[in-house]
Amino acid sequence: MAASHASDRSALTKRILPEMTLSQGRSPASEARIDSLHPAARASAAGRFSIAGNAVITGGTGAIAMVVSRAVLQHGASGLMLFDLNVDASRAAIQALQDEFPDAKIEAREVDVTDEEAVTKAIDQTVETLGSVDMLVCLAGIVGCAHALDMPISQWRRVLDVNTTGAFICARAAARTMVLRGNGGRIIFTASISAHRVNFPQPQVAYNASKGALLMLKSSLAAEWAQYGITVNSISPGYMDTVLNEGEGLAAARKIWNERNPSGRMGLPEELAGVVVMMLSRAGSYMNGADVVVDGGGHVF
Ligand SMILES: NC(=O)c1ccc[n+]([C@@H]2O[C@H](COP(=O)([O-])OP(=O)(O)OC[C@H]3O[C@@H](n4cnc5c(N)ncnc54)[C@H](O)[C@@H]3O)[C@@H](O)[C@H]2O)c1
Ligand SMILES: OC[C@@H](O)C(O)[C@H](O)CO
Repeated sequence: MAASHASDRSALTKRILPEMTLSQGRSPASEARIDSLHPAARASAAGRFSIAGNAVITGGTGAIAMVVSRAVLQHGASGLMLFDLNVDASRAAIQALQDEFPDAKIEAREVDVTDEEAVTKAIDQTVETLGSVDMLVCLAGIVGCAHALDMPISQWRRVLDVNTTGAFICARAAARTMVLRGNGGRIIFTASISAHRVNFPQPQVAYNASKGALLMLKSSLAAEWAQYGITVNSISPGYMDTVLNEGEGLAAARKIWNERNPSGRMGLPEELAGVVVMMLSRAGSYMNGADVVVDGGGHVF
């Protein structure tokens, strides 16, 4: 029964992805493969949190992304490709990372995550430049606060397009190269506490819906791609002290957010980075389809 289910699934997947070779026998996520991806893991307990291979980070010059980039490099990534709308403004910060990690290959590309052709080309170029895409961290995101009754549908579409469809486009492009390479991979989406409950006081229906959808996208892809040794997880940050939360009119909201949070403050991007590292490292090899909330204890309503 199990064998016939497996062969059905194999036939189905071959039909869907005819150009890709399916792995036979043991899952690519087998111990041997994980150890070969993370050789340091065998040497020490600390090595379990080492990261191996090349990472693509979307929204790569954003506030959280720059901190996550540093953490990923600190833990051993050999290459880093940042995708963002405007990378020129962040050249100095990228150079600072390169100076700190001279052995790593670090590059950035202007890519709109909603543009499938551009994303596919950029992923292909990343494989050419770095040799592989082993990890993808999707951080590109926009907010757009508006009352549902008044919100232009164009704004709704853009938020869903960047936050949800953009994550799918990037995940699929990265997964295709991971499947072809046959070495597994790690994908992380950035959802939000807004995927779990409605924020107060700002109205942000599109953002909340886009992040809620990411949770099921993550679970669905985790289930489909586990057979290739690819894990798909998400993080759900609470309010982080970044420019995203400094928008016009948010000063009063920030006071409310802090008052209602048991920790009494917003989080720092550094306080998120450890979860990302764990999900990308050997320690996270059996974590798949999970969402980790990092929000200082939730909001008290
Ligand atoms: N800051 C928070 O409180 C918070 C909380 C929960 C979730 N998040 C999520 O974390 C992620 C990063 O947030 P941040 O605080 O670093 O914000 P940020 O604005 O500093 O970073 C977001 C980045 O995404 C980029 N981006 C936007 N649209 C894009 C597109 N179409 N293509 C490519 N790049 C695009 C932006 O240029 C920016 O650099 C977002 O997805 C956000 O929704 C943030
Ligand atoms: O839910 C917190 C964040 O996702 C987000 O930064 C905020 O809701 C923006 O208003």
